[in-house]
Amino acid sequence: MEKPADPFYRQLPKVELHAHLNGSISVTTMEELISRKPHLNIQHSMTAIRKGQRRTLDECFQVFKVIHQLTDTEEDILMVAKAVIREFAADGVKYLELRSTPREETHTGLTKRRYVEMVIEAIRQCEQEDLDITVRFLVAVDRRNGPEAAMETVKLAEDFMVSSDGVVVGLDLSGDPTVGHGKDLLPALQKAKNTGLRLALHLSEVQSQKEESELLLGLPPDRIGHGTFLHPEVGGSKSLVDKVRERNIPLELCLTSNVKGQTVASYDKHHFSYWYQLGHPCVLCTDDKGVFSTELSQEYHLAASTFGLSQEAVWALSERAINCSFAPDHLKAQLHQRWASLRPQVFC
Ligand SMILES: CC(C)=CCNc1ncnc2c1ncn2[C@@H]1O[C@H](COP(=O)(O)O)[C@@H](O)[C@H]1O
Ligand SMILES: [Zn+2]
Repeated sequence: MEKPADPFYRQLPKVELHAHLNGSISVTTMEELISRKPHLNIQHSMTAIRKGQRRTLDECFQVFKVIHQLTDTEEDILMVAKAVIREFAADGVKYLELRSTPREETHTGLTKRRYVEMVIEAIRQCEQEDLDITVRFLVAVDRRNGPEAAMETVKLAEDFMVSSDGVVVGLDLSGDPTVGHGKDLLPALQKAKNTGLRLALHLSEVQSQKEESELLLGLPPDRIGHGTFLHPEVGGSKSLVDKVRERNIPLELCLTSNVKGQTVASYDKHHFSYWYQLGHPCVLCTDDKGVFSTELSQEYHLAASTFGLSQEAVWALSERAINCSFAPDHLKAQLHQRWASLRPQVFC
């Protein structure tokens, strides 16, 4: 965190729908992981991008390789997942959809199934604490690993959708957008959708993915991550925008991630303004709060100061995010009630 968030933004009840577990590890937790594995010789400067710093997309993805070395056992996954959930709760997040890529690490015996079990166990353990946050899980497919791994992950996600008592609600497609093509992953994504997993897909995160985005929008996904290059002004197309609008597919927008990853030149150039002005459902998210040294309250603050949003507009933005979640209707209704009951103390 670079500067303490204004109390309004911290107290504002928030929904976080786009948070990658290993990208969300805080400084404190990272230091704990580093001290557990001194032989790796990793410094904290290798796992986070600080204020004013930027990295190419390629360099950002190298950061995840470093972090993954630090989280390669069942205990690590359980520990980081609990810490991340507590931190989101402390930042005023009332509903969190965490996402993570099940990973096998042969040298420690970590399997993809145990990986998912550890995240679910962390969610369960946090439910026993007095945290005031509801957490759901999206199983992530890393596009770099190709169609077979994608299908394997989808099957795993389907198993847990049935056995996790509603904790696993969907599937994410992420990973380096410059690697692989979405058409190869279409069968796996279609299968997931057919079995009832909700789809949150990283789409048009980089330029020249028009063809892939057209294809994936045909599924259609239930939410879009980033969508930075969908609109014609940045090399996308009217057809892509029309599809997103006709199907009313919410966008998960991560301001700091895009600025620090250099897919967006500056905060004021962020495509939030394009979609927000259209009245399209937009949800502010952190993406990787650890890697990008941010918090969700800070992202709301940045959006408000950059685009001149009133406190009322910020409130509406955070409440509308409930409807974009993959929570069942009764939980959405409970969250709306929660917003109503918290309103007097936030606007006092
Ligand atoms: C590099 C950059 C600008 C990052 C932000 N944009 C991203 N785009 C696509 N996939 C991502 C991004 N951030 C995190 N991920 C995915 O999330 C993983 C880390 O979290 P986890 O291991 O799934 O728990 C990464 O390895 C990657 O597969
Ligand atoms: Zn992401």
